[in-house]
Amino acid sequence: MAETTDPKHRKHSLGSVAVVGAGASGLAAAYRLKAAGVAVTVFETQNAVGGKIQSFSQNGLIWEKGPNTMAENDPEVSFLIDDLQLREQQQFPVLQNKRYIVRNGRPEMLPSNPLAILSTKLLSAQSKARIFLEPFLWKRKPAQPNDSKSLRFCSVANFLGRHFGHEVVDYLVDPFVAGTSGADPDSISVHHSFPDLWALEESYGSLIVGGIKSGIKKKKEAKQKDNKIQDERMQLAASSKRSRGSFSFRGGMQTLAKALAEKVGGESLQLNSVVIGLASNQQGNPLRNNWTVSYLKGGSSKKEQKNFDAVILTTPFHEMQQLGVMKDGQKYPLDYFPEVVYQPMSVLVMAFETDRVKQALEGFGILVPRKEQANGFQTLGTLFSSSMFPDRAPAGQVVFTTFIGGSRNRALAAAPLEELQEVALKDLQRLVGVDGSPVSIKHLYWERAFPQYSLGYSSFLDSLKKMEMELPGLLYAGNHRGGLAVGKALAAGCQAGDQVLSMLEATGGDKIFTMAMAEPQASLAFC
Ligand SMILES: Cc1cc2nc3c(=O)[nH]c(=O)nc-3n(C[C@H](O)[C@H](O)[C@H](O)COP(=O)(O)OP(=O)(O)OC[C@H]3O[C@@H](n4cnc5c(N)ncnc54)[C@H](O)[C@@H]3O)c2cc1C
Ligand SMILES: C=Cc1c2[nH]c(c1C)Cc1[nH]c(c(CCC(=O)O)c1C)Cc1[nH]c(c(C)c1CCC(=O)O)Cc1[nH]c(c(C)c1C=C)C2
Repeated sequence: MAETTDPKHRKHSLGSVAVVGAGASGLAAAYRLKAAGVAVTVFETQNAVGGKIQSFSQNGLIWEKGPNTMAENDPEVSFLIDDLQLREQQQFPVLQNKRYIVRNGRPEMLPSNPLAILSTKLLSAQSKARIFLEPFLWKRKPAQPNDSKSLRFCSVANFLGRHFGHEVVDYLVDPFVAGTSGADPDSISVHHSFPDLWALEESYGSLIVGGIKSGIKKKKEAKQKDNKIQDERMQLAASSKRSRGSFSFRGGMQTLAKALAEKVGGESLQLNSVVIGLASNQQGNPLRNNWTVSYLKGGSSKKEQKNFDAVILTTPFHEMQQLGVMKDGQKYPLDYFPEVVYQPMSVLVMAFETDRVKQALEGFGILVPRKEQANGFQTLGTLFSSSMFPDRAPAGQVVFTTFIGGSRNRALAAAPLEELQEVALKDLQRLVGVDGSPVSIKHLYWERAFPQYSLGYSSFLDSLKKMEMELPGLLYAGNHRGGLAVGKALAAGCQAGDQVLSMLEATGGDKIFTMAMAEPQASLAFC
């Protein structure tokens, strides 16, 4: 029997919202809503928060099964870190600009500035010249019928190949794409995966000219913005965080998820709760108490139900498809969505005695281009975990986190641990001189680690829009839109929270809204 949300109980609340999933995006949405005075309930299948964010700790080793670092490119992320008072907990990897790419079987340092391109062994003299001459040599894509649509089928390889040539795609772009999505540059859409690059070409033609001009413009704008920030502490944070790159938190990425969960907290967080159905009744006042969420709690097969004004979905699409969705008593099938391709991935964390690693490299890690498979490599890349975060390894041990699978080796991602260990050891032996067996090993297989923003991904995004239009009060905020990064998931969650707030405001919550916002919420401007 559905438990009706009695308006009397909403007296001090702007409304009631269900958030499905307690990953980065769901927690951020819930945090945003709760801070604004909304009664929020987060349903999470697992007995833990964080979703893909999963940090573990044992005998002096701290390791990640999911993301190892995140970036602060979105204002929502900055505001969350400040608001959660996590600045002190932020941990920046040591020498993070030292990154390597394999060429001809050997690690070569990735150029970290334009001058370093001249001396890198990653590229031939011809490719280096082509980079510097890109403003004059880049080729426009031949015009196509129905152009604006067909351009959205343009792959990253095709797009960057036209600007910089094939060697740059093979030895810079391909490893970058593998190291940020597990995919390959021929299969992903530049429009959806790198919207900033796409926009640069649209505005400036040349990416080099566009990069320089837009960089200057952004710096000017940022300076003007910084000058407007009165608070000295905020000014310091705003300028320092832009230059310091990717980061984690003391104790690992889970520190972020836990901090969010603590604030959302208590009854608002329903762990061990699998949402199995969503039913909307669009009669009466739209967006008022007309969503019924059905869920199973604590492994029980007894269905429970609760009513809400709106629902924010953050589950991966393949799990969204498992939900029974109803509209006005009729089944609402999600069969108009196109298929989403996911990259499978195995993550192997291996710790070795220090004297078993003969040529340890300092820095962030190493990526293996697809072409180097011809030289016998099978891994996608390895993070130098104990070099990045020395306090996360037991004394006298060196720790590596190796990624295996992705689009180039889907079957291998699912191989048994012994086989994966053999593959990882073979590559690490050649790249960093590992000799012998690890003292400890952790493994996680992600069957669907990353959704792929494929060529023609617009049709998936259009389907999401259609669903949101046809089911008012239902919003999607997961990583299938807007980017895979943790920061993008947080931003998407905050933005969905804001959208729901506007909806609630527009549908009768005005008086209550004024009450809820009476207290100053200055630093919550974004999230
Ligand atoms: C191996 C790996 C490495 C990564 N490395 C990085 C990195 O270094 N930097 C970076 O920025 N990003 C990285 N990412 C990507 C990033 O972690 C994710 O894109 C992001 O965390 C996704 O957050 P989300 O909230 O959208 O989804 P998720 O984290 O997937 O959360 C969705 C939640 O919904 C829950 N759920 C699903 N179905 C239901 C249901 N029916 N009822 C209730 N709950 C449900 C799930 O249990 C899950 O907790 C990595 C990802 C992986 C897998
Ligand atoms: C080798 C495979 C992978 C490694 N990490 C990931 C994979 C698939 C997952 C991943 N890493 C990052 C992201 C966020 C992407 C984004 O859109 O920002 C994801 C999904 C962060 C990241 N990792 C690398 C880069 C260049 C970035 C972007 C942020 C930054 O510059 O720090 C490179 C990289 N990834 C891996 C290694 C070993 C490596 C470089 C040496 C592992």
